Amino acid sequence: MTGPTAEPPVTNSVDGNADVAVPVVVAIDGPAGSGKSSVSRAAARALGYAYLDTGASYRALAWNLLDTQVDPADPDAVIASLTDFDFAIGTDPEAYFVRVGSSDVTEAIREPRVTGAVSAVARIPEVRAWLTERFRSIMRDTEFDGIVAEGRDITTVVAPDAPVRILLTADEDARMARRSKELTGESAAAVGEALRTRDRADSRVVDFMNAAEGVTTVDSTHLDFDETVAAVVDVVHDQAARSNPTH
Ligand SMILES: Nc1ncnc2c1ncn2[C@@H]1O[C@H](COP(=O)(O)OP(=O)(O)O)[C@@H](O)[C@H]1O
Ligand SMILES: Nc1ccn([C@@H]2O[C@H](COP(=O)(O)OP(=O)(O)O)[C@@H](O)[C@H]2O)c(=O)n1
Repeated sequence: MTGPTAEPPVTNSVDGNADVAVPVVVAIDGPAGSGKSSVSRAAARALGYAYLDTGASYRALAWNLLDTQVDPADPDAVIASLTDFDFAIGTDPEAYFVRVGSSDVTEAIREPRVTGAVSAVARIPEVRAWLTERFRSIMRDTEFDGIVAEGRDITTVVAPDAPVRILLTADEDARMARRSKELTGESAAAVGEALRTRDRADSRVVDFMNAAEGVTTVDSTHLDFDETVAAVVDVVHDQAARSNPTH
């Protein structure tokens, strides 16, 4: 469903053609459990935009390494595996999927064994550079008027020039409570510890706990899901209008 609030496409002058439309990029970063994936997808739906879950791509790579018995802690082996890493991700918020080769791994990439391996993979600079290129080409080539891309380094590295940049946060207790609600097979203590360990490892690579200059913070600690989506959509409307005042 396309919402009634879709932004008009931004126009850029490319080769003298002032009417070439470029997709509006909405960049969202934040720690685990802050609501990035679910809120970004719902916001994309409301805006009529595409949705890019960059964390799912890091997870797909980690899944593939486990599946092919490559050690995620061996950077050379991980880098070598990129040559044959054939993954696809759905960016229509109504038809989300993640595939590696012919396997649908949409659910499998959320398993704790994958979550436990992903930070080691994500700290390899060559992996980040390789995936960043993929993300940029997906954002550039989208057929939607805009794309909501979420992860850890979208506001700072992948799309630092995006017209809308948001840091989505929530305090640690709220994030742990949300995650343990999802993972019913595990104790709250185990979920909490895994989340803290992963955030610590990830934040050595990129800073997603503090808003970079020009990035708007949305703190969802005391907001319910719908209120958080509405807060994000409000920021998009404000900032997209400011960066494209003629519309
Ligand atoms: N503001 C909120 N209030 C309550 N639950 C939320 C809120 N935002 C997200 N959630 C829920 O918290 C869980 C974690 O959200 P998710 O989108 O997976 O976070 P992230 O992608 O940042 O790890 C999901 O079950 C989601 O529905
Ligand atoms: N832009 C991104 C997105 C994810 N990641 C890595 O990918 C992992 C999984 O990301 P995710 O967004 O699915 O994690 P959750 O916050 O949803 O649990 C993170 O723990 C990071 O190690 C990253 O390094 N950079």
